[in-house]
Amino acid sequence: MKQFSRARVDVRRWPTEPAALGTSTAGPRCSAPARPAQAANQTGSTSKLAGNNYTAASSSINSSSSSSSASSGGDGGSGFAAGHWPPPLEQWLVAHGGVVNGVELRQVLYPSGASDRLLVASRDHAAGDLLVSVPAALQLRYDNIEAAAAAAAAAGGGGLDAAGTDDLVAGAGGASLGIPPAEAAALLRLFDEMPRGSDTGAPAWQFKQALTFLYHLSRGAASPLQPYLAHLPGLAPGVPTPRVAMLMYDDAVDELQYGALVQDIHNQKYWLRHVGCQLMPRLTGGEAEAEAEAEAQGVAVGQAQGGAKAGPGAAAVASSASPFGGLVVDEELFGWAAAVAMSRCFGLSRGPRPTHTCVPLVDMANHVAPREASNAEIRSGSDGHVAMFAKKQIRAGEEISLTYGTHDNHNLLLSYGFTLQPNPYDGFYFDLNMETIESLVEGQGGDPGTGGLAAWQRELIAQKLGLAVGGEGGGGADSIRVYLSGVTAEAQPTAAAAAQASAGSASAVTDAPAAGSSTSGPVAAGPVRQPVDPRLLAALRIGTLQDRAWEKMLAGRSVEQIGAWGSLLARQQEITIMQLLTALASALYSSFPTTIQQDRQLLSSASLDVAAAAAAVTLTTKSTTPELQEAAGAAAPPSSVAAATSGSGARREWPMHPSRPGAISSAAAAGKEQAGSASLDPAAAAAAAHARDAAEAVRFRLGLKTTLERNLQAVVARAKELDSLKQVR
Ligand SMILES: C[S@@+](CC[C@H](N)C(=O)[O-])C[C@H]1O[C@@H](n2cnc3c(N)ncnc32)[C@H](O)[C@@H]1O
Repeated sequence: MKQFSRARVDVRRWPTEPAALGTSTAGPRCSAPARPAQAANQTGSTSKLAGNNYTAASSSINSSSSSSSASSGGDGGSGFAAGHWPPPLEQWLVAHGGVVNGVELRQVLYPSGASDRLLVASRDHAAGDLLVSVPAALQLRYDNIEAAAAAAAAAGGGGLDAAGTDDLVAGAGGASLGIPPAEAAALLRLFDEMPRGSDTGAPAWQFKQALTFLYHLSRGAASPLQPYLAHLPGLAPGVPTPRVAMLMYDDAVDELQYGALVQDIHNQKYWLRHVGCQLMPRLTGGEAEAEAEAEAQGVAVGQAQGGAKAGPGAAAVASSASPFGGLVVDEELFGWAAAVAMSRCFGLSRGPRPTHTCVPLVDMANHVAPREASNAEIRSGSDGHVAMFAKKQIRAGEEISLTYGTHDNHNLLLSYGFTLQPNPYDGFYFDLNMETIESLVEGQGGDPGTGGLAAWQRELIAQKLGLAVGGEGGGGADSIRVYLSGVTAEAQPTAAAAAQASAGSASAVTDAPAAGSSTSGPVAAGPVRQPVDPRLLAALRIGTLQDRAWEKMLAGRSVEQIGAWGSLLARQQEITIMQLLTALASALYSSFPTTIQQDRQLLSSASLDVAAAAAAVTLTTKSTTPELQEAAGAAAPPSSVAAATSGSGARREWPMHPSRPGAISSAAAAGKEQAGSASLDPAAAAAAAHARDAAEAVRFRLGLKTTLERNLQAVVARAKELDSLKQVR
């Protein structure tokens, strides 16, 4: 029996409808990215960014390496030399050493016009049954690239530092993917160019994984993963790229009405543009190509590109250093790759090194919450394979679902492009600092003169919450992000359980391998567990004490103990605190420009727009089935094509591309019948994406307001309960 450890579905990712970026109202496509401005200090806004900042990579790419020849798999490693293309994922996995046990992939079409795919049990399963198992070599993961480069270095061929590479070589499937060492080394150098996660200082995993997707895509038939790629959103017909928040239209982003999220989205948009518009074109030869093209047409575009200008011959240099065989990566394609990476990769935190992986078929399972609602879970083996097991009994025909994590809607939108209504993990987050606490307890505090906070209270609060006492210096934070939630009375834990759960969540967050989280920062936002964040409740309990006699006793308690929902110091004081919280939730609710009722109305009309726009896409889509596209220059695997232009001058194309869902322009497809390809009308596709963004924005803010409404109900109910107890006595 192999050693299993639990796999964690990582929260932190990002999304795409590639066309959206090009037509974003943010400005001209690929103009120089503006630094993200502070979001308007509206509802829930933050005074500073949380954990998903990136800093630019410092090193520059080594342009002296050249792309080596890849061995062509001929049939793309699919094992399906003739017949249906792409092969069904289940069959492809089994043909290559995977296990698929009573599970099938289904495509569904909703009345709204949206289509989705899901995993379904094709027979009954008992708890503990193995459903799917995928070896490391069939997974798309950046550590496979790192392993291939490290193996080459260890063999003395790659010029890389071989120290500490044993675990990578043992734990991943680089060698069996047939990745040429020089290409792995070139890709590794690109990894190093990527923006760094503010929490890890290492190149952000989302970008590394996006580059890995693009690498396999560029290899065409030479990549054994090509059949998997053909099933991905954006490339498979009828399955649009998820609209992760950074790809949303700017007007829809504004409609979210939640400063903390708006700010995170602006940050991600900034970095997407930086990499997609500046770094990638420069590093893959696109900038020089664009300049040459513009020069030929007598148009100067250098300014519009915004980045460092490439010198003469830069295209040749960049393409020789690029692992993409001369193919140019632009913002649209990078946005697609980043969105796919963010929305379907799992974080593996317990292996030899934390990493991320996209696991064919397993990544088709949808998300449900809370955790008890899902019927399957994922575990990873010490040899890098990832397996999905039944957590409970599953009946034939039932959807197989996972819980990606304890994500609030803020995280879901950033990483996956959807929200859950209702979402038991949702919370209304805002920044709490000493001034806010002072204003909340005004008139109730322990300072006999002002009714504000006495010095001892300020110090105790600062110590318990990790805040700076006077707003500056002293080692504490200026502010911490806290939540109000809609957790129901039945779900509220006891004081002891709350304290324990809170400690557990903190370690889970710090264990996360992900860079670029949306809410983790110096003080990470853990999953919502009670109606009021224990740190906020602790601050109010300390801040409304009139008697210093409590100080000593509270000093010995943890913030989770002081702020546990189920405990209290004195009944009348607790009633007062509930009143303060009622005023707080009301004030936060009133800061939204629209009401719940108005949003419900807007959502119903936005849903009609979504359905109409989806219908327009269907009507304007030209089906090219079963015609194969035999684009000139695309027939050979990328590594055999040294540059973007062939000798005859014909531009080489990406073997598959999100602008041509379902189409494959590769020799690998010869003799195979395609399942279908579609030529999308860009205007109709953009309108559909825009409509979906607008609806999701309203759905998101409606969810937040509902959370605040439930929070108010919980707080008022507790106040009444305490009051009635007081009267009985
Ligand atoms: C890991 S993939 C799951 C497979 C996906 N349904 C597909 O067809 O490729 C995650 C994506 O599925 C969709 N998704 C998953 N769970 C969802 C849910 N509960 N509601 C709406 N969309 C969901 C979102 O588009 C998300 O980005």
